[in-house]
Amino acid sequence: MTQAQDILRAPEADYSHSLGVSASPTATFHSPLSSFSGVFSQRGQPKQLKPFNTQDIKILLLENVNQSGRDILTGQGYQVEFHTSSLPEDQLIEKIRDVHVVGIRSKTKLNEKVLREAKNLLVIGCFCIGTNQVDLEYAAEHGIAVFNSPFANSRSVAELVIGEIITLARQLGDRSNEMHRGTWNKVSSKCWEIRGKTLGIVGYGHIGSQLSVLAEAMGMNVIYYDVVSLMALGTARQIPKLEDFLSEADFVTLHVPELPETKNMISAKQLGQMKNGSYLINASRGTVVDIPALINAMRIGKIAGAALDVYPGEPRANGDYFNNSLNGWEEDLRSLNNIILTPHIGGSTEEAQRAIGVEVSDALVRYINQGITLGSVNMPEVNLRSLTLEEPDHARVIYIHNNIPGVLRQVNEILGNHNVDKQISDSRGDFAYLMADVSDVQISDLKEIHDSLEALGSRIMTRVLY
Ligand SMILES: NC(=O)c1ccc[n+]([C@@H]2O[C@H](COP(=O)([O-])OP(=O)(O)OC[C@H]3O[C@@H](n4cnc5c(N)ncnc54)[C@H](O)[C@@H]3O)[C@@H](O)[C@H]2O)c1
Ligand SMILES: O=C(O)[C@H](O)COP(=O)(O)O
Repeated sequence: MTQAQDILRAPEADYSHSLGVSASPTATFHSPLSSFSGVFSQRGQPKQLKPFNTQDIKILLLENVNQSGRDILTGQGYQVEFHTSSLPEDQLIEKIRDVHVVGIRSKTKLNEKVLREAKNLLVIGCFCIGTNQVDLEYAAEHGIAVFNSPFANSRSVAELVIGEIITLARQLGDRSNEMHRGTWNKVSSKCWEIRGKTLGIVGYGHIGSQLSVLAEAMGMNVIYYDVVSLMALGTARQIPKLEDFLSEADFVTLHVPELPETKNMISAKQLGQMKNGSYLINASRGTVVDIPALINAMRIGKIAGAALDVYPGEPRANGDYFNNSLNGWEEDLRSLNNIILTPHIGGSTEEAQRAIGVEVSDALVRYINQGITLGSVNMPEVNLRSLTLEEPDHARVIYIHNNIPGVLRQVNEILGNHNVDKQISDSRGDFAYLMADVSDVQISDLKEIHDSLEALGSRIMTRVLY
C-alpha cells in the first residue's frame, strides 16, 4: 500500500512569538542542559531538567490532520511527523514510544496496550468530535491530557443528513445508479416529499439540535429522544420512551456517542417498532446499529431506505476496499436498494477540517507550552494567565496527582519557601491538577521543587516550565 508520509520540520522557531514561554537568554537559570532530572518527568522516565525549548517537542500526526493544524504546530518549532492514514498497531506502538504528542482522528485506537508504550506522551489531540477511540481513564491515570474539537464539524454532519433525508425519500441513489448503467426508470411510486413528515432524532446534542432547526425549516415535524431532558428548539418535541418515539417517526437519525449503552441500540426489536416503510440514518458510530438486523428489515420492506456513514469496522486508509471489515455483511449491504453507503465523511468538509485543525492545535500549544488544560476531556480545566517567562527567574510548576487528602499541604510545604505569584488547583474524579507560577527562583530551586514533588506518593506527573 502506498502511504504519503512526510517529516515536517519547522525552520528555526522564532521564540519571540512563541506565546511568551520560550527561554529568555537573559534568565539566570536558562543554562544549557544540566544534569538535573526533569522538565517533563513522567512514568519513571526521568528527563534532564532544562529550559523549555519548543524544538524538543516531538509530535506524531496521523489520519491526514488538516494543514491549518499542521501549520500551527510547525510554526511553534515542534518536530512534526505527519502521516495521511492511521498506522497498524505494531507501527503505532513503535512510533508512540518516542513522542510527546500524538494527533489522531476517529480511526486510531489509543487503547491501554498502545498507551502503555507511550512513555514520553504528554498530550493527545483528537482532531474530531469522538473520543471513544482513546482510553481516557488510562490516559488521565498517567497524566496524559486529551483534547478534541467538540462541535467544529457538527454543521457538516447535520447538512449531510439533510441531503440524505431527501435522497432516501426520492430514491435518488437508485435512480442515479440506474442512469449510470444506462437505464431510464421514471417512477413516482413510494417517492415522497419530506414536507410534513416526521424526523426522529436520537441524541439531541450539538448535531441533533442543529439538524432539528434545519429540518423544521424544510417543513418537517421534529421529535427527539435523549437520555437527558433537553430544551426543544422551535416546535420540536422530546419523547420520553424510545418505543413511542420510534413508532412516530418517518425518518430516524442517530446522533449518540459510542457507549456501552448505545451498542446495538437499534437492533431487530427497535427496527420492528419503527413505522412500516420508514427510513434509518446512522452518522454516529457503527456500533449503534445492528447491521444484520437492518439488512433483514430492509429485505422484508419494513425499512424503505437507509444511509450509513459509519460501520463497526472501518478500513484504516483510503483504498482499502470496503470488504472484510464487517464479517462479510458488506456484500449484503451493497445488494440492497435505496441504501446510501458513505465512507465516514460526516465531518469531512473543508470548513470543518480547517476549523478542527486550528481548534485542536491551539489547545495542544496552550497545553504543551503553558500547561493550560482548558477544553480537556479527561483533566480538570485549569488556567492561569500567560506565563511570564520572558522575565528572569520565573517558572511554572505543574503537578498532576492523585486526588487524595493532604496533597495541597505537602505541595505548599515544598513551594512555601519560594515566591508563589499565582496558584490554582482543580480535581476531576480521582485526579487533580495543580499549577503554580513562582518567581525569584534559580535552577537549583527548580531542581529542588521538582525532585521534592516527584518524591510525593500522590505524584502522577511533574512538569517545570521555564
Ligand atoms: N459521521 C461523522 O463523521 C461524525 C462526525 C461528528 C460526530 N460523529 C458522532 O456523532 C456523535 C454525536 O455528536 P454530537 O456532537 O451531537 O454529540 P453530543 O455529545 O453533543 O450529543 C450527544 C447526545 O446524545 C445523548 N445520548 C447519550 N447517550 C444516549 C442514549 N443512550 N440514548 C439517547 N441519547 C443519548 C446525549 O445526552 C447528548 O445529548 C459523536 O459522539 C460522534 O461519535 C460522527
Ligand atoms: O468524531 C468525529 O468527529 C467524526 O466521527 C469524524 O471523524 P473523522 O475526523 O475521523 O472523520
